[in-house]
Amino acid sequence: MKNPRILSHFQESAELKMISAEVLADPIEQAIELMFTALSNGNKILACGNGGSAADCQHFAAELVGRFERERLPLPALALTTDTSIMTAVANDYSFQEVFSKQVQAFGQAGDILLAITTSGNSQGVLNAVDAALERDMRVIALTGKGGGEMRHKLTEADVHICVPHDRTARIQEVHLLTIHCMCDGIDAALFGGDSDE
Ligand SMILES: O=C(CO)[C@@H](O)[C@H](O)[C@H](O)[C@H](O)COP(=O)(O)O
Ligand SMILES: [Zn+2]
Repeated sequence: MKNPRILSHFQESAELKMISAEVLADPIEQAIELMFTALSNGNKILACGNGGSAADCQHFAAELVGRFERERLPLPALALTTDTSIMTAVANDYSFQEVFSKQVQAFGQAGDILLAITTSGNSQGVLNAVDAALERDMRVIALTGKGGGEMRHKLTEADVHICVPHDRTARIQEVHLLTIHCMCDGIDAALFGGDSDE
């Protein structure tokens, strides 16, 4: 007899992925177009989030600077979740809620993209980073869940909101990671066309 708790996680995650494919395919495609345009114009992508979403930011940046499934030149993506000196200095001297927004103010330029990941849509540090991005004419791609939270009220028509239709953080994150892989694949397909080298 298989462990029912383990089976339940897989079942719930698989069902949510199928529902999300229908609901999120269009905004994911819009996000890919936004990213490809920015990268083609010589702009970069900054990424921020907390906890598991910080890991997703680093995962995304690694697949752009390194590679996803195809050999190509490095693409400019930066996770704002890795420099402990910056983060502890800003948290200590100002507030933890500014650790991402100050980095957006330091590194972000018009035309760059902020990938803002928050499963609740309510993490203040991520919301503050969105404000900083919009103030300097960057575009925002937000990955959320739980109805989108406060993030819903931050974005403009020119931004993209990918909101996973679920209330459980772990399930939302599992769809966020699949979304990130769709983005990486979509960027490579736009650059090279066709299928991966695999
Ligand atoms: O990964 C998990 C839960 O699966 C946690 O580490 C989770 O990321 C943290 O609780 C975050 O602080 C949640 O923040 P957010 O996704 O609501 O912005
Ligand atoms: Zn997690």
